[in-house]
Amino acid sequence: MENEVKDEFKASSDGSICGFDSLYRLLKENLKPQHLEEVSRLLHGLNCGKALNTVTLPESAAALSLEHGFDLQAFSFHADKEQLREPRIVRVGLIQNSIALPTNAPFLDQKRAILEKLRPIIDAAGASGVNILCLQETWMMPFAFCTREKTWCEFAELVDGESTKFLKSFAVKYNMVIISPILERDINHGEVMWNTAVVIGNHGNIIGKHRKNHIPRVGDFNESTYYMEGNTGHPVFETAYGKIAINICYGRHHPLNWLAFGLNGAEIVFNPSATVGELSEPMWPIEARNAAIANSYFVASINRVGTEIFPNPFTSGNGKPAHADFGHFYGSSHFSAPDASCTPSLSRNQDGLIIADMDLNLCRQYKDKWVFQMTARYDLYADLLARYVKPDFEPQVISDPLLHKKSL
Ligand SMILES: NC(=O)NCCC(=O)O
Repeated sequence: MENEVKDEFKASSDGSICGFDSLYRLLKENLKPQHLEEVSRLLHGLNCGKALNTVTLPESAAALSLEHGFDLQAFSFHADKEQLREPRIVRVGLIQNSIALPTNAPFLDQKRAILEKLRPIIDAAGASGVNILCLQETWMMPFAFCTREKTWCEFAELVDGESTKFLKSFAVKYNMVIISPILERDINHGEVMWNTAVVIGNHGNIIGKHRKNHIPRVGDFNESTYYMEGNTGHPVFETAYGKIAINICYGRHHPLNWLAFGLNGAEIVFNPSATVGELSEPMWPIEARNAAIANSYFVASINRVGTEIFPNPFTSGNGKPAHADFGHFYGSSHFSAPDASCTPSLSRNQDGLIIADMDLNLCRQYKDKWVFQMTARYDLYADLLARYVKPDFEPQVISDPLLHKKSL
């Protein structure tokens, strides 16, 4: 089933798309302005009837992006003015980054180098007044789960471990909620590992954690060698800046996973990810945008960037020759809104920080407009699912009685 992608359609080996670092920049350079406007209307939607505004960030943030070479973009989602509620505007930031050292460097050096690499990007978020910041999936290590080698387990950390401590200081300094997706080691339960997002409050406190619900079994994503499906349900964290939830990477392919966070009242769902171009790139903007529309909340999508080459070649039982990398993590972090608008994406091959101001009033306004929560027929689905999970379930299929009759 491995599809061969014709060379001419493949993204370039530097991770760019034909020399452009994002689809939007490719379109912008190649389309006439009026064509770009129409393409953007369909590709990014309209927010309150208009194309999304960009936001000017402080000089200091722009200077950090220039000095440290990361992409920096900012946008603003509006909502209609209401008579009885004030706007609830939250500034949200997402960071995508490549690893900082080759994967054969000593582990401690690798860890420290990633922390140091992130420091100026987090400072740029802080200088920009970001209220809620989310990092990429297992940001504190290479995404080594393709290898199935157990040596990478050494990177696992306690919920209150080194990475959390590092981020807590930024949370306090910038009065910022930080979502920190890590490889977790649970010492209270036999030292098992989980793929976990730690939610750090704006006072540097740990509000809670969520463990990845759906573990992939596709391509080189051999994560099930390391951790099991999460046991934390679908928590929504009520923070100083709104109700947030985290749907970790592969969970984005499961509409019921998105739904459950919505049923618990999420206003922003973060999707910290690590995924590669050949496998999932066409799905990436569609799934996020669809989740935002269907559940009347904002979705914040973050993907790793770069190609990580491992010391030993591996195979994944799919007939491919042994290889030493996953392929290219295509970045492209972006935001989607309940009104079907979305931002352009960050670079496909560079570190980056994308920021969006979002008026959370838009969530209820879209619930009131489309009333998906009233038209949903949850009772029908609850009944079907309750029957489906039983061993004696029989699909409701009504066959044409003529189907199996011999023709006369
Ligand atoms: N990290 C992860 O779950 N990746 C799975 C591949 C995908 O969902 O695109």
